[in-house]
Amino acid sequence: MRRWRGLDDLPGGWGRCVATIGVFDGVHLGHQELIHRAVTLAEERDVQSVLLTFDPHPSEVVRPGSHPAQLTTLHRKAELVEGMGIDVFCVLPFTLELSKVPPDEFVHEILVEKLHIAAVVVGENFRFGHRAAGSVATLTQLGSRFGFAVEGAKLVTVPNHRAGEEITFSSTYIRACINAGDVTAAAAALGRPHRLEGIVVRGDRRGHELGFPTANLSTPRYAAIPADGVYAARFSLLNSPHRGSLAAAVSVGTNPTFSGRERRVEAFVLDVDEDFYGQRVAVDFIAKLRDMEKFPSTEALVEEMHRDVARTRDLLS
Ligand SMILES: Cc1cc2nc3c(=O)[nH]c(=O)nc-3n(C[C@H](O)[C@H](O)[C@H](O)COP(=O)(O)O)c2cc1C
Ligand SMILES: Nc1ncnc2c1ncn2[C@@H]1O[C@H](COP(=O)(O)OP(=O)(O)O)[C@@H](O)[C@H]1O
Repeated sequence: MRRWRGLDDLPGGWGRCVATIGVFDGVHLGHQELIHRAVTLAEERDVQSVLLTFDPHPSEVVRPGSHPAQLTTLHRKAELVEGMGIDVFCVLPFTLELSKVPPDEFVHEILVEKLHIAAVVVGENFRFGHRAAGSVATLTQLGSRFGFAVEGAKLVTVPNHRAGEEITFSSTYIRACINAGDVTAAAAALGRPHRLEGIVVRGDRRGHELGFPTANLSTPRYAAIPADGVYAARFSLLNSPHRGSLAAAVSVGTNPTFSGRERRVEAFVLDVDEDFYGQRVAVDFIAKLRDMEKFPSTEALVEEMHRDVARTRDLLS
């Protein structure tokens, strides 16, 4: 897969392509449908498939301070997309100027003149261009003018038996699940567990004293961090992929037992004794075990941590 930033690196002799466009935060099951469809159409037409995405998040550019919690970093997004057979991962730097481009100009200048699109695949609720004025209907009109096909794919939904209605998978829905600590529902919509990546940094050095050393993660600025609580998770060392993933009991919160202030993500990795400082690691959240609690004593906390570890072992074995 080739990775472009902007459209200045288009190779000479660039032919036609099938594109799919969006922020694709999370690369969830709905996004995956669009990506598969774009890859299939490109294969049928024997042209390149392009995923066109934006960075930074358009909301932050249009309304500074409104950056939504991020499900996947740009790096992770590219990694996930690469596994799905896309030929070109193209990131358009999102600027105020780009946000003001009207829909027809965006289509003509970027999709037609630069990318030479033969077909474009988007979700049926796709909006684009200044003030989100463009829709699938706009694209379809412009497609017949400029000669490209448009597919507005139906959104992926699942029945929600409890509420007696359908849930539409979306980045917003998944952010809400994570924010509520429902990492199981998030995983069902993502098609894999929610992942936090970070560098292991120093904490208060208390973990060793408790008998549970914890790798404290420094996470990316906008990362979607699950609600405070204790989770069963899988822990991987990103620079040592051959080690596979290790079971971990993860705490998210301020360590209220010790009247901590800073919100932390800390992983106790089962069955290893190893220095992780400075390593780039990933935590995949599998299930929530319980809420974060303020214990009356260190002993009471340690007793509960033993139970957390036993439950993690049961769940992940
Ligand atoms: C499985 C697990 C469960 C935890 N549960 C709680 C908890 O309920 N309440 C709390 O105050 N701290 C909890 N912690 C966090 C510990 O207080 C924290 O790991 C300890 O203070 C060590 O901090 P340090 O890494 O900064 O040295 C938990 C940690 C782990 C690994
Ligand atoms: N099983 C383990 N799980 C997590 N970290 C471990 C483990 N064994 C050793 N460590 C090391 O111990 C460090 C955590 O020890 P801890 O006393 O909690 O210190 P800190 O407060 O700096 O996090 C980790 O960053 C890692 O380098």
